[in-house]
Amino acid sequence: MGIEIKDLTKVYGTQHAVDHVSFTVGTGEIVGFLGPNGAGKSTTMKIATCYLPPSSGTVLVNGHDVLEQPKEVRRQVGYLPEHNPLYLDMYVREYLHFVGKLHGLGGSQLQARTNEMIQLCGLTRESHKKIGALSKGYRQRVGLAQAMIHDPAVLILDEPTTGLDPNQIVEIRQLIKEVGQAKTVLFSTHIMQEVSALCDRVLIINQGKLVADSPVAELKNMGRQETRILAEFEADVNPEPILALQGVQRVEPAGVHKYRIIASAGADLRSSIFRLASDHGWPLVGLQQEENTLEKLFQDLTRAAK
Ligand SMILES: Nc1ncnc2c1ncn2[C@@H]1O[C@H](COP(=O)(O)OP(=O)(O)OP(=O)(O)O)[C@@H](O)[C@H]1O
Repeated sequence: MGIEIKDLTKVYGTQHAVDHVSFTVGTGEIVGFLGPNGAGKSTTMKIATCYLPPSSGTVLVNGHDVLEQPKEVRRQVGYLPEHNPLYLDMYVREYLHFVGKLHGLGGSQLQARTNEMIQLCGLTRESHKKIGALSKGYRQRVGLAQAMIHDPAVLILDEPTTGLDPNQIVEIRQLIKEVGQAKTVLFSTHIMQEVSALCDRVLIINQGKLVADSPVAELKNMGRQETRILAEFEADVNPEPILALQGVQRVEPAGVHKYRIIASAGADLRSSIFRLASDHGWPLVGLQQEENTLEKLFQDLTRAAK
């Protein structure tokens, strides 16, 4: 079930902010949603959380249509909007109570869920404070707590770590990872490391169109016509025996005592190189298969249309 988006389009005036986009996020998956500024991420998320109607196409959240069953969708989904609107004059506990009540919780269940969220989101020491007195990181935790108070099966988080310091980023990522074990999570980000650290799969949107939908590992090898291995030795070596290894196409110098070994796609020559170095008595100090960086891939996929 999770999230199923089919042929979604959102038009503002003449601009197609989301242009015939289709993807699914399966139950229990954590999927990263990437795209340059203005690509259509927030618009897609707002439609999936019933904050905006689609111009055309269908969006189902756990099988419920956002247009036909918005109440059901709101019950099933927790949403952290990009600008995390909070009532700054409310106390943390009071605010979570308030949101819980809006979701129909009451009595001991409301108490229990509020306590649970305060604990889960690391808000225990701040729970008596006014939201306006909290740092950005703690406000973001309150945003996550309100998104999860009704125990939704699906979480949609719009740039959950934006503006946080490096420690808070790590903590919020850890929290998303923990809750993501039991929930379907779609989150947007501009941070590529976040995608590697958190996601099973990545979606990339550019100018309203989906340009990639892939597992992170596959994405890193996308478009690769060859395998590249970086080998570093203690001294210069004769590249001839390396060139003679099956699959090796070229050997290029890559710095002091370093060589880039280029082989046919899919060949993993690391153990052969290791054995060769040992046979020739070459002290090998580093051996690494080079991957596409997500940053480079992101640029390639989103630059063309600029
Ligand atoms: N209410 C609106 N009226 C008109 N245009 C809008 C409206 N909301 C968004 N847009 C436009 O739709 C496009 C997509 O915006 P959206 O906020 O979905 O992008 P985004 O990928 O979330 O960007 P960012 O990473 O900067 O948050 C942008 O060009 C934006 O200006």
